[in-house]
Amino acid sequence: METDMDYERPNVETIKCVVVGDNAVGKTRLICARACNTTLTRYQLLATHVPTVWAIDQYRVCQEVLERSRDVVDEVSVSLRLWDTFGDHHKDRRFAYGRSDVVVLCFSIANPNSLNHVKTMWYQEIKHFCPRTPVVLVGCQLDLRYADLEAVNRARRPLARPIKRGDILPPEKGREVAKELGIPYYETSVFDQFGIKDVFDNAIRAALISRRHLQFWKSHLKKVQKPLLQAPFLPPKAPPPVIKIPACPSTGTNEAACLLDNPLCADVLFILQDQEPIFAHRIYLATSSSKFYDLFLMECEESPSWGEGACEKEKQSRDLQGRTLSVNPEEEREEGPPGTPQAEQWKSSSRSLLETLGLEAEGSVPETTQTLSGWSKGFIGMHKEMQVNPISKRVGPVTVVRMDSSVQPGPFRTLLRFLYTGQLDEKEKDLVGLAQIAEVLEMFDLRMMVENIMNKEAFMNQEITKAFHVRKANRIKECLSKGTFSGERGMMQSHQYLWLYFIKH
Ligand SMILES: Nc1nc2c(ncn2[C@@H]2O[C@H](COP(=O)(O)OP(=O)(O)OP(=O)(O)O)[C@@H](O)[C@H]2O)c(=O)[nH]1
Repeated sequence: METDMDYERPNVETIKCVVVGDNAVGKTRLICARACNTTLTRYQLLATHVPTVWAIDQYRVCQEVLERSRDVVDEVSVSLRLWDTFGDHHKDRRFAYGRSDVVVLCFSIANPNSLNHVKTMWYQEIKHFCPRTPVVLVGCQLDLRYADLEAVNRARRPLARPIKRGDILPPEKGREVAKELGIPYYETSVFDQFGIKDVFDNAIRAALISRRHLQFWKSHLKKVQKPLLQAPFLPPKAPPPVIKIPACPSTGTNEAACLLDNPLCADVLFILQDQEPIFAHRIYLATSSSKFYDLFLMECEESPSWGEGACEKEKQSRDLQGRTLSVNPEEEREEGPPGTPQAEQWKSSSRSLLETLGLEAEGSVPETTQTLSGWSKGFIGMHKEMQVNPISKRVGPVTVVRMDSSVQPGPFRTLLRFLYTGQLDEKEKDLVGLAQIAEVLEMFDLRMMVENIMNKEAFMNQEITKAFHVRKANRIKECLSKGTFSGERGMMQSHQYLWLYFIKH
């Protein structure tokens, strides 16, 4: 046990600081934060309140507490002795007040009554028992001003009165009362470890100044300042905003496949059987199949002239974009060929817009058409057109690829789905048609998958799918590093999907 020598040490000012205030405003926690350096989690803080008084004996029995009582304020060595008290109004605290050097008067910023009692009860009691002792007003539990009160109430003891938002006092309320009483004002949070040093350093200052008046011969007190103003509390940073990336409309298959059914940012339009439109994304096709890679590369190389004229038309069409939104697909539906509702909508809205713009109408052969029949089986030709995207309603350049009559819409859709996902459904009905089209378009991995299913060896397709993704990832890397297919605006859009794919795989 340590003998408390501070009272006898020369030039060490021992200061008795009495802490008072209503029940449960946070007196004991504040004292412990200074005397014992206890840091508690919010849960510990909220879940435990035992009406207690921190024993002054701690300075005698605990070496650490004694050491922490020592401090230097304005070049004066001090030993701060904190006295905890009961919050019940009717309790007799005269023993605590006796020979006090400063009183720290606490209320809770989440309990307006505790602030009312500062004026109506506490200040009067202090002035009654120790009229000349300086007083410091402290608003405790400052963190509750910024806390999620619902969570706080849930964590509090079951019988504790819930804290309402309307209970929370702004700093001005505390300052007003302090001003009225002519005493300094501070705010603290044990949870945020804020203001604890401010309160006790300035309580020490108040005590030392009062002592200097009485003991004017103590020259080492001459540098003591009046209690200082407290720097404002900086509320904790708001949590970063939750950024929600809009989900791709899901059709039950994976996200890549659903892009086929909802052709957002599509930049390729296949025309099958002279009438059936199917929309797709060049970057998906080019990175999953050498055939399409060559096709679109050829387009880039052979029609650089598309750039200027198209850009001009694109500009015009962007000016007219507002109009596209008012296009009613229902009005023209009966004119169009049968197809998916998306396709119908795309066709009718595109046609009326293109007419308005005086651009190439569907069906007419544009000047820039590239003939593909000599290049590969299955293809007729390819050209560029401005089209309205049925999902985004934006106008943009689209590569229209006409396929010959050997390409049937059903198997072709399945083939495209494979190019987007690398997968083939074992229950696919038209395996023969799919095998034919895979053969025609030289998609040999797809051809192999079909054969595996026919031979009841579909389990082997997993390996093909894996290899497909590796190949695709490599091609994506290559395209990104060389900037292949990224020169035009429409292509840039489809690159967004490429990134999505890349991140996923
Ligand atoms: N959120 C928050 N809660 C606090 C803070 N300080 C104290 N509390 C909580 O307030 C309640 C009362 O704290 P005490 O320090 O025991 O209050 P007291 O004024 O000593 O109470 P009595 O002993 O009854 O007079 C406890 O549940 C503490 O956890 C604080 O800074 N922030």
